[in-house]
Amino acid sequence: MSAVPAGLAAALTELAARRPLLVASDYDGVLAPLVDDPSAAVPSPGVDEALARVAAAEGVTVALVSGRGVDDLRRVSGLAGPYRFVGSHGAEYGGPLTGELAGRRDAAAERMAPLVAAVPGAWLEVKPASVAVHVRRVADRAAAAALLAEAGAAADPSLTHKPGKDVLELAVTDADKGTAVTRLREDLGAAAVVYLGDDVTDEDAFRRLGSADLGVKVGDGETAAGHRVADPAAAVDVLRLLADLLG
Ligand SMILES: O=P(O)(O)OC[C@H]1O[C@H](O[C@H]2O[C@H](CO)[C@@H](O)[C@H](O)[C@H]2O)[C@H](O)[C@@H](O)[C@@H]1O
Repeated sequence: MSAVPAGLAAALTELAARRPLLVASDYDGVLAPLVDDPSAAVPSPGVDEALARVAAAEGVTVALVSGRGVDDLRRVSGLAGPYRFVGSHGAEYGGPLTGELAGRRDAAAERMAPLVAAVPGAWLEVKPASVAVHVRRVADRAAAAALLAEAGAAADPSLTHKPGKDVLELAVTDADKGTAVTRLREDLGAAAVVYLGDDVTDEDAFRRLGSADLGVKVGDGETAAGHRVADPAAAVDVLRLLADLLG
């Protein structure tokens, strides 16, 4: 049975007639359920097919807009359709970064490493334009919260803080998903945008949507999105319904 609320289904039906149409989605927590090991975060069953059907519609562009680096996003997702891949929260727009930000990123990693090493279960992810302090596997939840606070306080003030689910990212650019979605919209001349997201960083994108657009928050939490579904499985239902409407 479809988990698409009636109001959302009606809004999708209206929006499906608009062209050019941009359908953009976050990855972790939307197209892939959250798991302990980021390298094991694979798409939910049905995502690959639904995205391919959406992207096959005339005048429709699918974009994956992730906090992950583009190379990591491609590798972990295995998604290989005619999609726009935007990584590092928008810092990687036209493709992977070529290392120009590596110096500042490495300095941030050096600063965070001893803090992270002191908390069992915590780990540091080094990405093209940021470092991410992960605490999902920290059993002591008070210690996890304390580490995120400590990491934020210890970071170089020039870094951009991007809090997320069991993670604090410290980015060497101020790129965000809102800027990325606006840039995609302009590049494509999109008449309307659909955006699916689940986390704090997706709110930058939701806030950039206008009255002709449609934002879908996946899961709990405050949001600027106009619509909500319960979980990544329901996000697949949204994509399937959109594919049906576009077909
Ligand atoms: O913008 P997204 O595509 O949602 O990426 C955000 C971050 O996702 C990954 O971390 C999150 O998912 C992990 C796998 O499910 C989970 O273990 C972790 O707790 C989450 O924060 C990824 O590791 C980060 O680099 C992304 O920025």
